[in-house]
Amino acid sequence: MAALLRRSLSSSSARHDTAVLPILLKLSISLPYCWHDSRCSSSDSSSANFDLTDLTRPHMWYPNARRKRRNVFLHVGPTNSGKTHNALKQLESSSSGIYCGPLRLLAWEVSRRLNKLNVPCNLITGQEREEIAGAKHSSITVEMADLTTNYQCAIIDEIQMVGCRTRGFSFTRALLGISSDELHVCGDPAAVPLIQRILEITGDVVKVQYYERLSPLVPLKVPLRSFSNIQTGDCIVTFSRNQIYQIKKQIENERQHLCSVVYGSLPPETRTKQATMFNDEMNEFDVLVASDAIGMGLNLNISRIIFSTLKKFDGICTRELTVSEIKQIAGRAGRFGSKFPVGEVTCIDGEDLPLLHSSLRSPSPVLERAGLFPTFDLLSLYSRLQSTTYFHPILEKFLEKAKLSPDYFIADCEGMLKVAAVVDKLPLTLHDKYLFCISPVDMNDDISAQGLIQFAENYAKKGSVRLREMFTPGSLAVPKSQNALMELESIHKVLDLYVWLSFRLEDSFPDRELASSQKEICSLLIEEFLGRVGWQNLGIYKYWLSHILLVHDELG
Ligand SMILES: Nc1ncnc2c1ncn2[C@@H]1O[C@H](COP(=O)(O)OP(=O)(O)OP(=O)(O)O)[C@@H](O)[C@H]1O
Ligand SMILES: [Mg+2]
Repeated sequence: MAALLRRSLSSSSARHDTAVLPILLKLSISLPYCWHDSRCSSSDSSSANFDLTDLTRPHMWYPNARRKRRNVFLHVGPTNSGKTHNALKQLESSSSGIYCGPLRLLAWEVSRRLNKLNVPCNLITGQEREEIAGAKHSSITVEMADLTTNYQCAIIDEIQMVGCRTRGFSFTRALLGISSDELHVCGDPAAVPLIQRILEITGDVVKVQYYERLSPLVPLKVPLRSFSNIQTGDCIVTFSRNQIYQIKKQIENERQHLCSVVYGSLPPETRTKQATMFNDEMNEFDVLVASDAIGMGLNLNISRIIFSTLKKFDGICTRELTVSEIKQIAGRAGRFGSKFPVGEVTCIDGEDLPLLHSSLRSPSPVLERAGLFPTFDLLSLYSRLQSTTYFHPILEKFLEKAKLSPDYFIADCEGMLKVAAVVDKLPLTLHDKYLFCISPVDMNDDISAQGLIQFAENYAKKGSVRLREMFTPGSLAVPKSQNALMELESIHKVLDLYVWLSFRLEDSFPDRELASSQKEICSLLIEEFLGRVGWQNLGIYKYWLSHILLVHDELG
């Protein structure tokens, strides 16, 4: 267990990625984490003026993968076309392997699938470690990809995420860095030219396999207009949390349906439970109200996707959904093998139909560039050259100076810079600061940001962060209002952050078990709230309704 954790954790922070040897030779600096690779050093050390901010050859950061001539299979096609399924078939029959997905829910789904098939499979995400005895396979979130192990088979799912401004670089890292004989890459055809260009220089053998949708997706000509037209199996998509609860309430007020909800800030365990309740035919929660958190790879029993809007706030501004976002979300309807083999898609408002229809007809725009982010090794060396351990100016300056090839863009580091400004005030090492910066904190959420600040301050002051000093177990209660619910979601995020830190600074964050159990309680209380918001007395109401109708019939 310990060995596995050490391996995945060291790889997760990407400390060992870079071919630092040439730089070390030039600068006569030694770092404890560097590895030596003759192929990298001989090619790169020939450069007379090595420029740390030159990121034009990121494939050379990964000597392990470069030692192999990988067979790369691109499984591309529309949603629900069997891409992931076919890649997983290869993984299941391999002697060792790894699945890298964009979401914890997908990683869970895959580890469950493999274990059910008697292929022991670990589950490793930023906040979970489930090690299965004798496992040669792991299902992970892409940030956790271990680039030091050799696999027979690896999968990177939803590869179009390389274009994501914040997380794209982790997909690029996995794509360039996983050391595997076979690499199966699944996703949107829009990513093919970019992936081919990126891998051209690596010497890998790339084959493209195109897929067709396994079940039809029918764009409806009429909008929904009113929630009284909602049917079992419908999923209403909207992008604000408030809207989700308003729509749930409106639908439940009609007294015909109960709604499960899925959105980004719900704890992942709660999201899974809500999705499972909706998928279960025997359950009364037969309608789903969700954000685009359902947009990737999940298999849900949705018959009809109904967009309540085609606009969303993306953290910077309110904008129209892109063609690929619309297709990705719409594609959740009518999953192959589900009880709704034909999917339908429409909007609430008739004005949105032309955009919906044209988007579904259009190919997704071709991806131009993949995300990139300097490794810790590079940033660390750069800080020595700048003679400072202030992380904010180092990162800002590095990003400003960074030189890239046209196939890449530098990741959006706004969130990291916000954290850097906070941790720079504390007496921490550069690596500690870096860890806090890459942690999954939501700096736009006040409680979450406060949690990080307290953790960092206590860690800097005392070297040890005890959860009980900041949080009283037993103080959590079922929320009574939307505001209290939001607060509980934020507390869950803080506890989640504690668990994340506890895997990386084990001795200083010793209360992982307590944090995990309190996280679980948060999820249960949130679920309890979601159940109470729902129309509780559906069974009684149905009985009452049928009784009234019967009496009415008898009265003739
Ligand atoms: N050959 C097959 N036999 C049985 N079930 C299949 C087969 N191919 C796909 N499926 C099932 O169809 C559903 C959709 O497949 P899959 O998840 O692989 O689609 P996808 O193309 O990866 O979709 P997305 O782009 O949404 O991730 C899944 O439930 C999967 O198990
Ligand atoms: Mg898939």
